[in-house]
Amino acid sequence: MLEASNLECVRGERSLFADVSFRLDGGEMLYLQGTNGSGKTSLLRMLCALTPAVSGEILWRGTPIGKLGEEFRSQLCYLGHQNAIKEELTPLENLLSAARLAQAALDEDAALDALALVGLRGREDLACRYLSQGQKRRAALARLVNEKRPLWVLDEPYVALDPAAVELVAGLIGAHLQAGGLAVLTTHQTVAVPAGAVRGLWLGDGDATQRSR
Ligand SMILES: Nc1ncnc2c1ncn2[C@@H]1O[C@H](COP(=O)(O)OP(=O)(O)OP(=O)(O)O)[C@@H](O)[C@H]1O
Repeated sequence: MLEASNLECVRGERSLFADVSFRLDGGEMLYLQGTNGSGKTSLLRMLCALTPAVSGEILWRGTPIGKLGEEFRSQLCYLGHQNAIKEELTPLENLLSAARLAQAALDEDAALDALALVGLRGREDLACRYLSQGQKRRAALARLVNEKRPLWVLDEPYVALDPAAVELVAGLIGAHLQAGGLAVLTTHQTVAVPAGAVRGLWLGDGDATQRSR
């Protein structure tokens, strides 16, 4: 369903990686790891059509993502390294506004349930600027509770989370894979997801190596 072939990434004067190829089908996750600065975020941005590849091709269901444009973006949930939340809005307002932007049906009761699930009960009406780093991350990740789009691209989703929240997010990813979804994620932490097949991709030292488990 998602296929990358011979991707090369150049940032500034440096080639970060070349010849990166992989294929992901429904129910599979690509677990992207590598040294700091090896190009993990750059690769995720390429997969979301936010950064062009110097060479190579990315296909979604057999069609280049550049050709699909909005059709591809409507299939994609991208959570970047930075929390995509507005500090002046509350977790509830952020979640409802993200759903509106994504044209996803989410009523207030479902949003409150999602926030309770990620441990923000009692904090749903507090401006995000007053939340701790981990709580802000939870507010951003609450989007995943009701996220139905098939491709999740998550940049370091576990950063700033305590062990219980890490387990919760891994569980959401596992449920997504079990329902036939695909996920690509970077993390410096080793976290098992409870379901789905995992493919590993390592970036670093100019090489890309792949392994499956
Ligand atoms: N617009 C840019 N111009 C020049 N260099 C850039 C640009 N964007 C990123 N880089 C460089 O590309 C390299 C890879 O960055 P990237 O964020 O993809 O790495 P990463 O593997 O995600 O790192 P980390 O593990 O530290 O998060 C870094 O050395 C970074 O400075």
